[in-house]
Amino acid sequence: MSFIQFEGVEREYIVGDSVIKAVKEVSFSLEDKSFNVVLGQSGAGKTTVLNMLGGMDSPTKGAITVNGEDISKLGTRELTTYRRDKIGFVFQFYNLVPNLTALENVQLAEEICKNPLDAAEMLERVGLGDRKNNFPGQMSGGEQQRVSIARALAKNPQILLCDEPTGALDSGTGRIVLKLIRDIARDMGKTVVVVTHNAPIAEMADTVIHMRDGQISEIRHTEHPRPVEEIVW
Ligand SMILES: Nc1ncnc2c1ncn2[C@@H]1O[C@H](COP(=O)(O)OP(=O)(O)OP(=O)(O)O)[C@@H](O)[C@H]1O
Repeated sequence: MSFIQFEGVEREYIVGDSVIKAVKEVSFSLEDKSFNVVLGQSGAGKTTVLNMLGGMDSPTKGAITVNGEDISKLGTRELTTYRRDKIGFVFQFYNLVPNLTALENVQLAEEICKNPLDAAEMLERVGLGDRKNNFPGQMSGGEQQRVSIARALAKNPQILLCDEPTGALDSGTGRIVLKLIRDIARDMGKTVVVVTHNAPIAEMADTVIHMRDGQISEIRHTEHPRPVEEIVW
C-alpha cells in the first residue's frame, strides 16, 4: 500500500438549495518522501483535496489512507491530533502572526506538537538565522514565506502541504522558495504536496495530479523531475 492513498473520494457542499460537488471520484496514490504537485485551474478542487489530506476537511464519500490509517474515519479529536502531529502547512499568504518575531512565530510549533524541532535551527536552515528578531512586517514576502516554511517544518511533520506557496511572489523569489521546500524536504525525508495553478512548477514533481472540474484528468509520474533552477515561469 502507498503512503498516501485516495480511493473514490468525493466532497459535496450544500449551499442553500444546491449541492456543489467540489471533488468527484478522486483516486490516486503517493509514495513516502516524494514531491508531488496538484495542478489545475481555479475551482478545480485542488484546495479541497489538500484540506482533506491535511485533516481540515473530511470527504463525504471514499477513503483517505495515510501510512495505513484511514483518516476519513477519524473523529474531531483524532483529526486534531493527526493535524497537529503529522501535517505541516504552508499557505499562499504566509499566515504569520504580525506581532510575534520570526523566531516566536516558529516557536509556536513547540507549543502545539509532540516532537518539535529547534526553532532557531529551523530558521538557520531556511537562511534566516540573522533575522530571528525581525517582525513579519520588516521582512519581504519571500522571507516571510521562508519563516512559514521553518514553522511548518519545526513541527517535524511527516507531510508538508503547500497551497500556492509562490502565489504571492515574483518568479525568481518563487523559485528560491520552491527550491528550499524541495531541498529541505528531501534532507528531512518529508512527503510534500504542492497545490498550484502554475503548470511549469509541475515539472519539478515526482507525481503530478492534474485536476479539472473536481476530477482528475491526468496523473503523471516522472523518473527524473526537472531541477527547480531550470524551470521558468
Ligand atoms: N466550503 C465550501 N462551501 C461551498 N463550496 C465550496 C466550499 N469549498 C469549496 N467550494 C467549491 O468547490 C469548488 C472547488 O474549490 P477549491 O477551492 O477546492 O478549488 P481550487 O482548485 O483550489 O481553486 P483555487 O485555485 O481558486 O483556490 C469550487 O467551485 C468552490 O466554490
